[in-house]
Amino acid sequence: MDPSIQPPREPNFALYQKECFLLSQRGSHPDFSTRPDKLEELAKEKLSQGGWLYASCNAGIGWTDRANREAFYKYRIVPRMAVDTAARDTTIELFGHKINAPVLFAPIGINKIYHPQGELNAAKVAGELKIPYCLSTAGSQPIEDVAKVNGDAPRFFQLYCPHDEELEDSLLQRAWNSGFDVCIMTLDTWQLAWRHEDISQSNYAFYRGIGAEIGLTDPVFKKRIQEAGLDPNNSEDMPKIGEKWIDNVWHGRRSRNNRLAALVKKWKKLSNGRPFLVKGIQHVDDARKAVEIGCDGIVVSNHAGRQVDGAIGSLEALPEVTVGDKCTILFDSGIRTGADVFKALALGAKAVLVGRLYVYGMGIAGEAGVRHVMKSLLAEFDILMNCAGVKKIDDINKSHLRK
Ligand SMILES: Cc1cc2nc3c(=O)[nH]c(=O)nc-3n(C[C@H](O)[C@H](O)[C@H](O)COP(=O)(O)O)c2cc1C
Ligand SMILES: O=C(O)C(=O)c1ccccc1
Repeated sequence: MDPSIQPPREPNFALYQKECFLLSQRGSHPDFSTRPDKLEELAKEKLSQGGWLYASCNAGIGWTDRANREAFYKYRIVPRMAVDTAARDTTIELFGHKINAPVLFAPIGINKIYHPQGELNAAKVAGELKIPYCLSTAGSQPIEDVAKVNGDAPRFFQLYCPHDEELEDSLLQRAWNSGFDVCIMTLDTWQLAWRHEDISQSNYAFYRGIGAEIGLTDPVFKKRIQEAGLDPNNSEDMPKIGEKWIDNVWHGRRSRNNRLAALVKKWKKLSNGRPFLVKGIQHVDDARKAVEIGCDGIVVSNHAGRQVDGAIGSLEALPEVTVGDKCTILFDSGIRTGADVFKALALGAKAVLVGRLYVYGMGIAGEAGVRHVMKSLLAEFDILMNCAGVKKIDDINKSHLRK
């Protein structure tokens, strides 16, 4: 290709297309696919039964998961021609950070059930790609270790609000000290939903002590363990420690939503005013409430269809949540392709979070799998922008979509 046709620019995700072409010509294309359905099949083959079940499990009979995908199908892109898109720009500014694409790693708990290095795989790749990594409170690697491999890319911390306030303070402080400068509190998962497959297989890793790593490295939680006479060095105590972690973080007895405003203030004070978001919003009134209590953004999400069975597709909620002039709107649940990213942006999202896709990549090939999946998604999105006649992210709007 004549380099003058495509002026050099950073990042050029579309180049990954060429990399894939060449690798497959040499017969050395990695054993993963660029098709999301195929990735899912490969992940199913590679993952442990428990890992696969946990990643793929939905609330109830899976109707919300289906609705998430169907919502994308209902919108079609209207490509535009005669736009000079040779030098596209996929970068955006998000909460003061310049990032390479409007895509984030969604917070996903207990990654060690997908790969021994767990969250480190994804945090490392996020750092390379310069897109934000969001660590879950239910992560299976300590906050500090995740930060170390993430380089200088932005880091967000997802909070499952502990009912132990001292523990909450400690988690937020640790996150802040480790450079996580945006806090996202998840509102849709005060308990795990009725998920048939997980229930029938008793598939809850945290009751086997996996997923309590952030607790086990926390001074306050360590004190709680000691007070309960439990020993983290004794493997027989691990199920009880896991249970204690879950009980401290989720099965909260403290009143919930009326504490939110105080939590926003707490984070703002600790972080000198850095952003606080709530995740799991599907109704405009809840979005307005979030703005009222001082949130800087919301994540329109239904937790990948894992919480309320029979709910609307998350993308259906996106155009209804009309607070885009008052706060930043992020979106997730069901993103599988570059076109999906494009549609969510056209409907008002500033950026999207990706969950299962990268989990499947991790299950297939650890860090290399995450890298492949995310680079493929970003390349596909970049190339779609070129083909659909869009030069930069801000140019994507409702006029590019038809329902
Ligand atoms: C296996 C799995 C674990 C998850 N764990 C968390 C979590 O710990 N905290 C959280 O806020 N959301 C969690 N989520 C929800 C994701 O952050 C995100 O909302 C969702 O995965 C996006 O949909 P997608 O997977 O279709 O991209 C989890 C989702 C999955 C699939
Ligand atoms: O399974 C989930 O959806 C989730 O949010 C979670 C909660 C606790 C531990 C791991 C994941």
